[in-house]
Amino acid sequence: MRKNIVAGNWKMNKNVTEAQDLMFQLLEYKRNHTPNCKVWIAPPSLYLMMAKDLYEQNEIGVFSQDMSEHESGAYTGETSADMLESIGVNGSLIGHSERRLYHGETDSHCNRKIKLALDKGLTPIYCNGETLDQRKSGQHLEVVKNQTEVALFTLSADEIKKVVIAYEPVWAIGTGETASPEQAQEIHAHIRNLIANKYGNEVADEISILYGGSVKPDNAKEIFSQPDIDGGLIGGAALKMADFAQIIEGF
Ligand SMILES: O=C[C@H](O)COP(=O)(O)O
Repeated sequence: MRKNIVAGNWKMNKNVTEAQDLMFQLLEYKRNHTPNCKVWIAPPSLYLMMAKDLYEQNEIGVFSQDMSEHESGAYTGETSADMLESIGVNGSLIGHSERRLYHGETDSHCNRKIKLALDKGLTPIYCNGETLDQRKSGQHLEVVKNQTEVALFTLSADEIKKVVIAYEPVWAIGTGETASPEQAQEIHAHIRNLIANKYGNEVADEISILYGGSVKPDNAKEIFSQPDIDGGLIGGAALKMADFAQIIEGF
């Protein structure tokens, strides 16, 4: 059964005092509201334990923004799936476009990370999406198809059901430019069809596909109302509780 999810990716923002402040605001919000969607956050890794301690009883999912493609060993600066699992983190973003752009991540890396995450019982949020040039040259459907196949299609049906996908057109991330609800719906339906063709409708209907890219309080409701859009991966607007709350209330 597809879940509705609003996930906030804090990226590399907020010092510890600011992070604690925002975490408390979210906790307070959650105590006083019953959202019609799951609420997840992906704070900087330094603050994951703090978030887990705070949210233990409050059904707020805590995710890392990335994890290593290696199990353990001499990989300075990396965080393993085992480490994340050992502190009770729920899962990890994998393949965010900023990881692809600044750290050379590919869908093959994503595939390895997704398998390691699943082996540890973590939920991978696999991110994909086309660049502006790829969209302009009409390659977006093919690009997303290739990304999805390489990153996900070595998984078994039982494994892929546990993955959450976030379609994030690179040209819409942090730019203020959003894909129209119709443009987003087209790709979401495309991804779901690809999965249905490979694994069957029942599996495709289990998978939540989120949209990310300049989701704001004033466009969230319309985006979330599309039939194949199951929520959002929110960047900038997750950094202010008032905005994040309005987006959550888009459901
Ligand atoms: O992970 C979140 C996405 O990159 C979207 O970021 P944005 O809402 O700031 O455009």
